[in-house]
Amino acid sequence: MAELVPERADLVVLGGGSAGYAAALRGRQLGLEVVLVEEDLLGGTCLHRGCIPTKSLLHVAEVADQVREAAALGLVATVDGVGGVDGSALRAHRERVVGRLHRGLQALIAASGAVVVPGRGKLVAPGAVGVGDRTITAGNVLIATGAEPIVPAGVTLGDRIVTSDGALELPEVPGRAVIVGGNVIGLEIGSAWRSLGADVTVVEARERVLPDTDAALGAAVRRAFRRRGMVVRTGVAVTGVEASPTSAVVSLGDDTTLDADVVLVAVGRRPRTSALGLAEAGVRLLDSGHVATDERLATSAPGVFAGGDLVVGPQLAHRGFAHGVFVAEEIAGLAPMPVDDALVPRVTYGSPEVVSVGLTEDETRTAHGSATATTYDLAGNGRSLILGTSGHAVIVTRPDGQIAGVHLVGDRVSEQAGAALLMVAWESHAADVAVLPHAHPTQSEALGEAAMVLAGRPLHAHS
Ligand SMILES: Cc1cc2nc3c(=O)[nH]c(=O)nc-3n(C[C@H](O)[C@H](O)[C@H](O)COP(=O)(O)OP(=O)(O)OC[C@H]3O[C@@H](n4cnc5c(N)ncnc54)[C@H](O)[C@@H]3O)c2cc1C
Ligand SMILES: NC(=O)c1ccc[n+]([C@@H]2O[C@H](COP(=O)([O-])OP(=O)(O)OC[C@H]3O[C@@H](n4cnc5c(N)ncnc54)[C@H](O)[C@@H]3O)[C@@H](O)[C@H]2O)c1
Repeated sequence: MAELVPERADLVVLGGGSAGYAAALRGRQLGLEVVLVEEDLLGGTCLHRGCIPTKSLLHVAEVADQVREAAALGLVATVDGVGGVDGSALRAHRERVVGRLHRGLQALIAASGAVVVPGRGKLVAPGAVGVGDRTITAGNVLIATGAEPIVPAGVTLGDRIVTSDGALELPEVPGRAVIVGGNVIGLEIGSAWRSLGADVTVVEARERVLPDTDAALGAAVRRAFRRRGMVVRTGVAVTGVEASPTSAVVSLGDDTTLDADVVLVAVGRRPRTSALGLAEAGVRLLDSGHVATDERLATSAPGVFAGGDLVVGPQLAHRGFAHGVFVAEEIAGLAPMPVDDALVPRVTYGSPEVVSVGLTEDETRTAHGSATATTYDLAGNGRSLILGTSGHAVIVTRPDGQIAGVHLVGDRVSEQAGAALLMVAWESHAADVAVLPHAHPTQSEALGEAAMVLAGRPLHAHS
């Protein structure tokens, strides 16, 4: 491979995850010579250890729930409920999905003409990247090495104490699981494990689960989890986790303990910025380890950009894609619009799902002086009743009537994230949405109905 490595490129990208490969693809479309340095597998966390494998697990979990509910819906099954989970078949399903997407991505990158250099890269100087004994000089460099799970001091990972990486490798679903951290990763994997038969306890140090989203969304998730037989403890921190050959013991700040077969540590992900030569090359890092950038993703070193999870903000694959595209266009001189974190949709998967785009009611009030919010209960939405889900949709408007935020909770509402994004990003007013005929029966009608209420012309809602 070494002889194929060019000595010079317009753009060298360090890391072939969501941000890095998007920059490579867009850079090639714009005629840049691109080198992509990746030490592991193209696709990064999202494809191999994140978005895709976890949603594959959650799909199996949803099927298990449906089988369990089948009798109540009038289906006479020969086996009553879910008899068990075949760990290897479950894994095979996930690997089929990931493998197919991985092959597709490799083909896309190859067809683009970007040169992929396998190995660990390092910034040698602002315009130079080292890989093994080679140095590639570059007009511009994008640092996109992502993030990794935080493991608190004193916690030793093993068969019984895992992060999301280890959770996906478990041979079987744990019998009793304790989840440390009640935010996105904890809730998604906890939800899947519950559906697949585990006894699940979630422990969140802050006052509520999903602490960074609208309070009503977290409260709805908590109620749904309780109905599903899960235990949710909030306002108490985990202070220690110890494993023995037969179990794991979790110590809490209120001096109680919990026993588990497996403990999932989901307390956040830290940027992977050490040992990359960044500080030495003049790239300023924040105390948190994130790379300091301006809104155009430029670092303190000339010609060096950063994108994806190592830039402060929501750690999401679609934000990474947007960063990568932005940096390629910036280098090509297209003067693109900076990526606005406020418009990055946030979705938590599981049962129920949560969608949040734009500002909450409180945030709108702070930013614009006042806010109007309408909540439409999914109890009035035919499709949601058919699917057997509860939940709600909220539209928040500013004083001038423009929609500032859209938030939903309920099974399958992730599919409404696109509509929510357009309503906020295209600066719609509730009256614009209220006149549009939303397809019946769909969950999208909940957004149309909420807009109708805000526009003063409710249909399936009490005025
Ligand atoms: C369990 C889990 C579930 C998730 N689910 C979702 C979801 O549903 N939706 C969503 O939007 N986001 C999700 N995320 C977050 C998403 O995976 C990340 O936001 C996204 O992968 C970030 O992209 P990135 O390019 O910044 O980094 P990464 O995808 O982490 O890519 C960085 C790449 O850099 C490589 N690398 C690191 N150092 C070097 C080096 N020195 N030299 C060469 N290569 C290097 C790594 O091998 C890696 O391939 C999830 C994350 C996890 C952990
Ligand atoms: N669907 C998605 O888009 C998706 C899915 C998974 C992950 N992700 C991304 O991955 C990143 C990491 O997710 P995460 O959930 O691990 O981290 P997070 O930082 O979002 O949340 C960690 C949670 O752990 C809690 N916590 C920390 N220490 C604790 C302790 N000692 N005891 C109890 N609780 C404690 C925190 O209060 C916080 O709520 C997120 O930024 C998220 O955006 C996204």
